[in-house]
Amino acid sequence: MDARLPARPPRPRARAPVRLPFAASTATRRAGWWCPRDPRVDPSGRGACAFASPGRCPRLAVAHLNRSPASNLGLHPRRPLLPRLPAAGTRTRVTGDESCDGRPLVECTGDRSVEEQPEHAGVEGKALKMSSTVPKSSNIFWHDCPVGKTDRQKLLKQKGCVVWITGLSGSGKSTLACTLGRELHTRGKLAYVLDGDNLRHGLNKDLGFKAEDRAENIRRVGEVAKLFADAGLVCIASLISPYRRDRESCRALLSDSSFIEVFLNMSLELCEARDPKGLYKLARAGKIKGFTGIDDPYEAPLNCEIEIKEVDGVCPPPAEMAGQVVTYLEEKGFLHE
Ligand SMILES: Nc1ncnc2c1ncn2[C@@H]1O[C@H](COP(=O)(O)OS(=O)(=O)O)[C@@H](OP(=O)(O)O)[C@H]1O
Ligand SMILES: Nc1ncnc2c1ncn2[C@@H]1O[C@H](COP(=O)(O)OP(=O)(O)O)[C@@H](O)[C@H]1O
Repeated sequence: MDARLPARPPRPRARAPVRLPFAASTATRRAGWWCPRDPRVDPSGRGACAFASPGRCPRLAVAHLNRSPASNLGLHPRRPLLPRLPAAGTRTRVTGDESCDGRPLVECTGDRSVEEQPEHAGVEGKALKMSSTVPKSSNIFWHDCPVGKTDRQKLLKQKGCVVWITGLSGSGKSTLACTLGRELHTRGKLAYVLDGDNLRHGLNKDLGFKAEDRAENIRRVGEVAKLFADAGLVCIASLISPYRRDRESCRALLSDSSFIEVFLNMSLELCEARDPKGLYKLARAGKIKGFTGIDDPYEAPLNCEIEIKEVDGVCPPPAEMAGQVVTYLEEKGFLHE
């Protein structure tokens, strides 16, 4: 060897790809492998999008492809969801546990695009960013416990589920949640309320109201709600949850029948007239930016289980609204073993 030549650094050894840590679907099988810092994917070791051709897979779109790849990249077996992906013909791949801004990186080599899934295009004109739920470590395992959901449901004589209440600020979400919680309690059923406003004092106190913060807010509450349902409780989540895609992601966490979406379909006029916290007034005065219904969108559900509407500008009383939900839970067997 010529001594004047600098020694060539040893080539990084390619690690064998490991299988994606979520349920396989056609898309999963097609799209691939999870290769933490796989030098074939990421020779820089910095989490760059090595395979992407710039025009088709802009780095930002990659680094900020942001929810669970299982749901966002069309990998979820039941409800494929896609955010703003690169053009059709490219393919997707999760490349590792690091990215340019600390988020797991998704390699765009996929073959589906937003255009092919218009119902999942997200909020018009807004590129939603969400924190990924890709585990940061590959060395994690699921540990099963001997007492399961069925045992807990037997004990409680009820079935775990999530009642997800969505609607504008002031539409009556908290009122319905509390009335329903009280009604179930009276009937000897264990329920727990996860209220958006309340959770923002603790679990979600680091989040604001930008689209990506709202998405992360909903994602966290969805995961917590799922745990409560698994514990056998009727979990009542009341959040504006303005974006359809985020609510659908929560739905996808549960078996189809145990996610009960309740839409409080009250007009903006009614909510604004109520304005119990004076927030609409502030939003109209431009003192709050990005207020839902004023200068931030609310996407009404397309297929919710229960819709509660005002009639001629009048909203049904809280007990009636709660009664409607209780009847549904009764009929679907959630209030029995
Ligand atoms: N910009 C903006 N937009 C909407 N709402 C705002 C905003 N800023 C503060 N608030 C107050 O926050 C409450 C909504 O919190 P959520 O966690 O339910 O919101 S979201 O689901 O993440 O959109 C909401 O409570 P509710 O009125 O009970 O809905 C408001 O009190
Ligand atoms: N069914 C209802 N009928 C009349 N007023 C209601 C009803 N539900 C809620 N309200 C009133 O509307 C206001 C907003 O209700 P709230 O539950 O705080 O809404 P949200 O949680 O959606 O912001 C409160 O002043 C509440 O008392």
